[in-house]
Amino acid sequence: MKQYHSIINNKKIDNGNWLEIINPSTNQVYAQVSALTKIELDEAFKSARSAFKIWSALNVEKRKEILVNWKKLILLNKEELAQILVSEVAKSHKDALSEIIRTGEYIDLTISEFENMELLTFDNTYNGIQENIYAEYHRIPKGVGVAISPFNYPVNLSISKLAPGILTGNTFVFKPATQGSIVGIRLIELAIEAGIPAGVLNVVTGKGKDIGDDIVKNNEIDFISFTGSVGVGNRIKELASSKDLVFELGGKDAAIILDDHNLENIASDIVAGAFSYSGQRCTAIKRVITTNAIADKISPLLKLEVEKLTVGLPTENSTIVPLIDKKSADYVEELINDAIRHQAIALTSIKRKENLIWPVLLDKVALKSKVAWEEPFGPILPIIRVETIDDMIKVANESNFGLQTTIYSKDEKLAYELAFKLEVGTININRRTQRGPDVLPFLGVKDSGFGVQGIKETIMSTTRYKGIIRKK
Ligand SMILES: NC(=O)C1=CN([C@@H]2O[C@H](COP(=O)(O)OP(=O)(O)OC[C@H]3O[C@@H](n4cnc5c(N)ncnc54)[C@H](OP(=O)(O)O)[C@@H]3O)[C@@H](O)[C@H]2O)C=CC1
Ligand SMILES: O=C(O)[C@H](O)COP(=O)(O)O
Repeated sequence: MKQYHSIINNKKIDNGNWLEIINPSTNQVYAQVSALTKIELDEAFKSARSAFKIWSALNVEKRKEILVNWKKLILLNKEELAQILVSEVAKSHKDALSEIIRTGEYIDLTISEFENMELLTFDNTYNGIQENIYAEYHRIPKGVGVAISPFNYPVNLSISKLAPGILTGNTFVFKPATQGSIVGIRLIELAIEAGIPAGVLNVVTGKGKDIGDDIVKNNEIDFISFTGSVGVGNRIKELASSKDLVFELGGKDAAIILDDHNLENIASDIVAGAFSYSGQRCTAIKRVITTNAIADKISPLLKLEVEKLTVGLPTENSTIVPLIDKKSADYVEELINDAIRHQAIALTSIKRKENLIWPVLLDKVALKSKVAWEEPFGPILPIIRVETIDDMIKVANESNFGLQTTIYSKDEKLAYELAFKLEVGTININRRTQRGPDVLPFLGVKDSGFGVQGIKETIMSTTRYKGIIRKK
């Protein structure tokens, strides 16, 4: 059995405790990763704290050079990393590769955004300043960060926290999702190969429910960046020693269809948005809200598109792949059954084999069914029928989540006006919900999170101002 070690202070940890990583496609043990205890976790924070002094003082050009080397090594090893994603999180091989390539681009963009950031300056000609002074405000690193990432984008959502943070001079204790730990460890091994000094990036593994509290309660923490579920986010908020938090949580992104223009294209866009990686994306379209008349027209088109989806193994590059674990598949099945009990009509066949759930399109979903409100993180798309455009906005806003919404309409002016009525971080007009392009700010409101991710925003959230003012 292959074993992967947590890394603290650039050293492999072997405390004799191991955690099994299950391949979601086979439900068999695939490998083992270290299962750390509080002793090692405290050690990781100590290392990050002492490395901070040296790393933050290092010339930024040197930090940039190491980041570029890291990117090159990630891309050079993309095939191996993709194979790990296939086995560890059942991501299709092609999606795994594109996640890794996107991550390389993310690092490039991080460097260029950082280079383009201007020093904030004021002088006596500035409005409101009467004294004869010159003031400059630098961005300096906050210190020791905790990065906690989810299973669904284990490469991209880890690097998007770590790369801007280390470029600006911070150090990290990085906790990848258990399913996602192997690739997390490999990323840090590659960082070491790229020249990262000891203690700058420490990867700690173990079940979140066992080690999470000890991580977030540690007193060395200056800031936390977390992506994951609302429940875990709430716990971290309650326990964390630092209240400097950026949270990206769940979503219940709606596709609102205002009129019957271009429905064939809309159907294909919605299905791509809802079902890629079996719907295991925070930005997946998780409900369609429209009128009866439009629903009558679009539901057969959606059905046709859903029936084209390939279902199978990640090694076969299927779009619909086994869900991350049996518990997640059970939950999706429960949501389907509950919707049917509430008179929803399944337009596609309902089928399951272990963690693999065939894509399900549910029409006439009642508002009292769970799937109208809860996040399945699986391949189900509910169609909710309402009477008017006002009803569409009302139902969309009744969700506890507020990540993204998409409005499809030939009337872009109306869509633009409605965008301001929707309680979400981002509205897409005539394009499916999605995080990219990565240079854009990415944020959720309500239960979908707080703080903003994105390249520039992560540079900002991992740094603070330091002002220097002198008399002229
Ligand atoms: N808005 C956004 O940007 C995104 C949101 N998400 C959301 O993430 C969820 C799916 O990801 P999933 O990985 O299942 O989410 P989880 O919330 O289960 O886990 C996220 C991370 O938190 C860790 N964790 C678990 N318990 C604790 C704890 N008590 N203290 C500290 N850390 C803990 C997990 O470790 P372990 O795996 O060991 O339990 C994992 O690393 C969905 O709700 C999805 O919407 C996902 C991607 C993007
Ligand atoms: O974790 C997620 O679900 C991602 O942040 C979504 O990214 P995508 O919209 O680019 O797939």
